[in-house]
Amino acid sequence: MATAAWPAIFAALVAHLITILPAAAVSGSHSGAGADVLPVLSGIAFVLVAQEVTRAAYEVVRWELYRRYEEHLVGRVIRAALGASTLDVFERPDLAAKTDRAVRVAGLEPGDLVDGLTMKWPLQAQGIAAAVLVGTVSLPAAAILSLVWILVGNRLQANMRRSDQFTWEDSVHAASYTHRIGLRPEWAKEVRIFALVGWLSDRYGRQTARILTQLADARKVGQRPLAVLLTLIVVANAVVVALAIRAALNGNLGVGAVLLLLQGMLGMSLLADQTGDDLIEYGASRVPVVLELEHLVANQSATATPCGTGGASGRPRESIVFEDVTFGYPGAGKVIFDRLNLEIRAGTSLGIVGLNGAGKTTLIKLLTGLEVPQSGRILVDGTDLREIDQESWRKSVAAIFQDFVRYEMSARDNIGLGAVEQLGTADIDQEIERSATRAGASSLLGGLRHGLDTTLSSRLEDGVDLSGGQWQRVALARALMAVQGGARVLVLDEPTAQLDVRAEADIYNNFLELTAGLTSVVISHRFSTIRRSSRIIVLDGGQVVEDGSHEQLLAAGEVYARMFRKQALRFTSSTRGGNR
Ligand SMILES: Nc1ncnc2c1ncn2[C@@H]1O[C@H](COP(=O)(O)OP(=O)(O)OP(=O)(O)O)[C@@H](O)[C@H]1O
Repeated sequence: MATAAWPAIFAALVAHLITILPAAAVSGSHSGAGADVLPVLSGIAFVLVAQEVTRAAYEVVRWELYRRYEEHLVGRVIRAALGASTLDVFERPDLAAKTDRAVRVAGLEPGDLVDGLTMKWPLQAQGIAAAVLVGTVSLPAAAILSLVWILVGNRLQANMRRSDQFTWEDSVHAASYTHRIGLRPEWAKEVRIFALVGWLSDRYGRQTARILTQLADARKVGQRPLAVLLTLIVVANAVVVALAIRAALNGNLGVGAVLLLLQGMLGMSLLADQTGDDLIEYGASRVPVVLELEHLVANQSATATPCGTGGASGRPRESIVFEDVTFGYPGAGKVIFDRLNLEIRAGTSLGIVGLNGAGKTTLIKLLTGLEVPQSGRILVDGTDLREIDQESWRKSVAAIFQDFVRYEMSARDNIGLGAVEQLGTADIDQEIERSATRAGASSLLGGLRHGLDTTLSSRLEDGVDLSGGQWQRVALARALMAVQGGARVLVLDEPTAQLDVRAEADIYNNFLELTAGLTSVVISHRFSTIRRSSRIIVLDGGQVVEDGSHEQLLAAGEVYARMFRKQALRFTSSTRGGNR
């Protein structure tokens, strides 16, 4: 506010100076009028210095508020999204769009709200100070001009809101997605190989043109009333200026007063200034989106999420049992498991095979508590998973999914995140190296320029990128880190899909050692991987259709045997072909 007041005080002092200067010039500096000049000049100098000091202080406060507000809002989105223990907020069609929007919105500089507020009020204060200046010369002029400027301001605000709503429209989202396809480094190969550049830029151009048309249509609505108000502004200002000139010519108004009036009239346009409102609207519009997400997550947690308190440490000691489990992804309209029954004995290794879409990954999501059955129970040593504390259960389960994360972080973090509480402890590097050795990644780590400190991303300075198979070993090492940290269940979803034959053999020659004492579940389309499991099930149509050891299933000659032979045949014929 102080920053805003200085220009008005400055204008008043200059106007006063102009009024007294002629008298001072005539009578000399020793007269009364001359002596008046000095305090006014000192006042002007003070105002100039004070203006700079308050401007600097204002910038510091503004940035601090901006940062805090942004951190607060982004933090709330992250807490809300991560606070949901199941994946519903990302996967359920009705929630996913809202989560996506809140995450996008939080990334769009919510701190603009602070910028808007810190800009709006000083500008408004300058407008009010200007109106007061005008009021000292003519109260009716100040009242009429204030009214018209405020109406113009409101109209501009309404127009701006109409335009701003497009920020959230699906059409804007779709255009920005198209734009990102072309710019994402991880998609750069495919975009070029399929020669998508021209298609993408055409699509982006069409989508942008559609948005601009929508925007222009929305803006048109408010243009006529605005034009009327602006005409009123011009007329009102012209009338006041004409009246002021007439009063000056009649000797009823001094030069200083006329200057003060003109200065004030110029400043009053700030009453309609919308720059601040624009940013406030932009920044504040994030708040309801974030509140909505928090509300959704709270509702969803209250209705769907298991919220048990039982500990899971050391479990399972006996078994994990799927008892009449029925599950379908909410909103997808399809049942994946219909009264599925399956017992996994603790300390054994289970292999799961099935065609694409049979539900293998879904089964793992249910086992890990990332999804919750619509009916039936999952029992861990006889206790319903819903009664077990989710965090505690997740510490008991180490899992790598097919789409494991490639963290753009150091090799140490990439592996150590499997047992995050151990990161930073004295012997973490030895633990990491132990997991890496078991996952067949020790020579890979040995070859890194900065050892465990090497960043695994070629996009960051001094970083390196890994091949698909090397990444897979790092992910496996991360899961084994979790095992070293106390996990009792090891879930590997396609753990060897990107490994070469030798690397796969290396890992599976040590499979018994890797899984010793653990309950392990391995999903794979590779029979060379799956056959190592002591027990194998075949999933089909949401049911276990075959169950037994590799040998038993081969002997049964049913689905498993057919799938195995097909793969073996393909492998032998391609090997023969390769040898020819
Ligand atoms: N988040 C989701 N929302 C809706 N449907 C889903 C979701 N995830 C998977 N599905 C559907 O559930 C079914 C089972 O998928 P799942 O990923 O469990 O199969 P899978 O056996 O692991 O397949 P694959 O061998 O291809 O990895 C599929 O029909 C799939 O389309």
